Amino acid sequence: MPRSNHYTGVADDSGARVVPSVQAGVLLVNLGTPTAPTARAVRPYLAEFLGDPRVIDYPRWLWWLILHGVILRVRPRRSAHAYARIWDERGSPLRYRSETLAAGLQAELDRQQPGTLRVALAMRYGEPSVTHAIGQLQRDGVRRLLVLPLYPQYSATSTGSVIDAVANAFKRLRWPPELRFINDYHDDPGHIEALAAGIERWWAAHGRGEKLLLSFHGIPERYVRLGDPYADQCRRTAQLLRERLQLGEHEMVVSFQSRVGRERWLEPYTDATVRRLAADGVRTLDVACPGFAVDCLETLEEIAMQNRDFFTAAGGEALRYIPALNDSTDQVASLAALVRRHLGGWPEAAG
Ligand SMILES: C=CC1=C(C)c2cc3[nH]c(cc4nc(cc5[nH]c(cc1n2)c(C)c5CCC(=O)O)C(CCC(=O)O)=C4C)c(C)c3C=C
Ligand SMILES: [Fe+2]
Ligand SMILES: [Fe+2]
Repeated sequence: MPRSNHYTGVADDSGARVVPSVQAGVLLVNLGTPTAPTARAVRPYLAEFLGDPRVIDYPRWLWWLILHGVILRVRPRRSAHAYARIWDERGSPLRYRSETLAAGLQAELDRQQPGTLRVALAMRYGEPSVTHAIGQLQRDGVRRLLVLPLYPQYSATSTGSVIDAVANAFKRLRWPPELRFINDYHDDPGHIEALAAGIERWWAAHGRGEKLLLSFHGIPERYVRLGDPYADQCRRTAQLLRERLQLGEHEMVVSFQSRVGRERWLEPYTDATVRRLAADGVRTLDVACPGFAVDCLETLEEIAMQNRDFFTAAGGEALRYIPALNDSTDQVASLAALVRRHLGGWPEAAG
């Protein structure tokens, strides 16, 4: 049995160095999710998430007092209630759908070129941590690492925070692997094609609503003014998708969801938009969320339940949520092509 540790690399039982067949690793990173839909399990998850200065950049001591003194006394119970609505026998959708996507990507890369690329999954908050996953890849013999955060659009609050986590993990390694990072894939033609094909397939099965709303996760508007490219990348994804679907300007609407706190976030807000569309006479509204690689609380509860209720309460008949790409062959194929392209120049790129 080969044995290894972070510092010595890989050795066999006689101490001789062995060259493992797997040399490159692909680390998928998603946000993370609580371990159970209970206030007790949600609290440490929110503490880690909302304590990240990339997510909330207020002065540390002031924010620590507000977070621990106020927010973590109230929000865990509310969030747990929302999580309970989407939790099923497999657990948190974000977790198990990220896992099946990672398994699908591994199978596809193996099919193209057996045994040369190792896919692992990490969560930015909670488990398995980025540090744990990188340590495991290194023990498996990985000497070149490609990191792919499952966020098509770059934001300092999401992708930037994954960069921090990888940097922190590398600080603990005596001999870190060579590193590459996919910062975003918001305009990748394969990704746009996968999104369009997913929406078209859903329309073929369910018919087409009167309008298509694309809802992206929001961030504070101030972050964009400070240089975060997120809003531009969301709008670019939306424009490319509209062109590919051959929709007129008025057939598609873009909005931003999930505002937290008192600051202005990116507008228009999704909840106000669905109410306005209902008031304007739209009866069937289709909603897709191209910023989420897999379905999670934000799509299954906030869009498909909360915003559906806002829409019908305002006079609409049906808000129909079009699922994320999840582990579909379209998404697996587009991510596999993206990975292959970013491996360019490494021996594992062939295949
Ligand atoms: C308060 C600040 C927040 C910022 C900024 C933010 C940006 C951001 N988030 C995602 C993706 C996801 N967020 C999810 C849940 C979630 N997000 C926030 C807050 C901010 N997000 C909170 C407090 C929560 C927890 C739930 C709640 O209490 O409302 C999730 C879902 C996780 C799951 O378990 O299913 C995702 C995914 C992105 C992409 C992003 C910036 C672009
Ligand atoms: Fe979020
Ligand atoms: Fe939300």
